[in-house]
This record gives sequence, structure tokens and C-alpha cells, in this order.
Amino acid sequence: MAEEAIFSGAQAGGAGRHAGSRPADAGPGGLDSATAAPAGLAGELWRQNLDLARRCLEHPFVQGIGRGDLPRSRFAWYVGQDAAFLEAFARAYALAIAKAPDLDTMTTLRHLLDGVLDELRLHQKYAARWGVDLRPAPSFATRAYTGFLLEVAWSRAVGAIAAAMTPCMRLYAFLGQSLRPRVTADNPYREWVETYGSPDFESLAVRLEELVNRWHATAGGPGEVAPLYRTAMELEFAFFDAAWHSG
Ligand SMILES: Cc1ncc(CO)c(N)n1
Repeated sequence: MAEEAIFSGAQAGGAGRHAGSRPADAGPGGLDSATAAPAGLAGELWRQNLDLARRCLEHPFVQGIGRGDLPRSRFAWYVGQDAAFLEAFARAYALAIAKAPDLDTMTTLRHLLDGVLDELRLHQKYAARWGVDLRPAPSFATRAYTGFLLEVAWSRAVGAIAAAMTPCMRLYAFLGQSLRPRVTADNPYREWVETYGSPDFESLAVRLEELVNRWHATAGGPGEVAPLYRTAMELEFAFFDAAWHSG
């Protein structure tokens, strides 16, 4: 169990395009170099939101994970809320599958959905270790994020759904890759960092970004999807902030 990658969405197989190109000393001092460089519109959206990505990385909750000194009660609270979040995230993929314009896109989305379901199963194992309530009342920040995702998933085309969901994947890949070089063997949150910093997680993020690049035009183009991406990034920050203030 100790060696198992907790929260792993590690189903993609194969290294992400950018894995290995990151300098060993990447971290808060070298934010941009730690960041994978997504292509196309997804890359532009990421660069436009680097301010929020940095604020998330520098947030005391995330820094506490990186150093290993985050109070366990706050992490346990976060894991419970994250289970509620991931359930909605999985449903949003399911709705996108129903709307997929072709079978190739449907297959990619199913693969991404499988990654989330794996992550949720691992949450359950993890919860036992940390004493986590996996069915908590969703917090305000959790309801804001899941409500946003499900509204977009029900009402918009695949390009918009992918844009609203990408910050979740790209931000966590960025956080994991940024924290990973500094994480010590005795850090209690090491598995979290290693899962999101892994090439497998990077490759899931890249596959979702490819859907943004491919389908944004059917969702109204860059001007229509950019606010969805931004909103999701803001909700990611609020999610960490709620966990930090959880007690
Ligand atoms: C809130 C949130 N965003 C992103 C991820 C990455 O899957 C997660 N587990 N939780």
C-alpha cells in the first residue's frame, strides 16, 4: 500500500510529452520552467491563467503539502470534499461522452472518465488511513465548483466542457511537477505529490487539452471558452482556500 500511487489517474500509460524536460530544481522559484507547455489554444489559456496557477502553488495549503507539515485534519477535510468534487467531475465527463461529435472523442473521454473513477477508488482506500469522511456535506466552495461544472456539462458543447474541465487536470499536473523535486521520503503527502507529478497524470492532462484545441470552435471559439477556463481556475483556488480554513 505504501508504494501505491494514491489518487492515481495513472491509466494512460506512456510518458507525457513534457515529462523529463523539467529542470531538477523546478519549484516556486522556477515556476514557468516547472510547467508543462501545452500546445495551441489550451497553451494560450494556461499562460493567461498562470497568475492563478502561481497563487495556487504559493497557497499555504499547497505549500503545506509540499513541505509535509499541513495539519492532517485539513488534509482529511480536503480529501472528503475532493471525493464529492470528483464524483461531479466524473459525471461531467459522462455528459461530454453523450455529446461527443465522433467515436474518437468518445473514446478519449471514456479514458479520462476511467481515470477519475480510479482516482475515486483510491480515495476510498486513502480515506481509511486518514480517517476521512467520504460523504461529507459539500462545502460552499465545493458546491460552487460542482454546480459550475455540471451546468456547463448539461448545457454546452464538448469544446466548452473540455475547457471548463482542463484547469483541474493541468493545474494539478503543474502543482505535482513543481512540488515533486523537493518532496522528502517522510512527507506524509508524498503520494499525492507523486501522483499528480507523474508522467501518467501529465498525459491525461494533455489528452484533455487536445480536446480543447480540437473542439473549441464548436463551442463558439476562444472568446467563448476562455471565461470558462478562468472560472474553473478561480474555483480551484477557492477550493484550496476553503480547505486551508477548514479547521
Ligand atoms: C478540486 C480538484 N481539482 C483537480 C483535481 C485533480 O484531479 C482534484 N482531484 N481535485
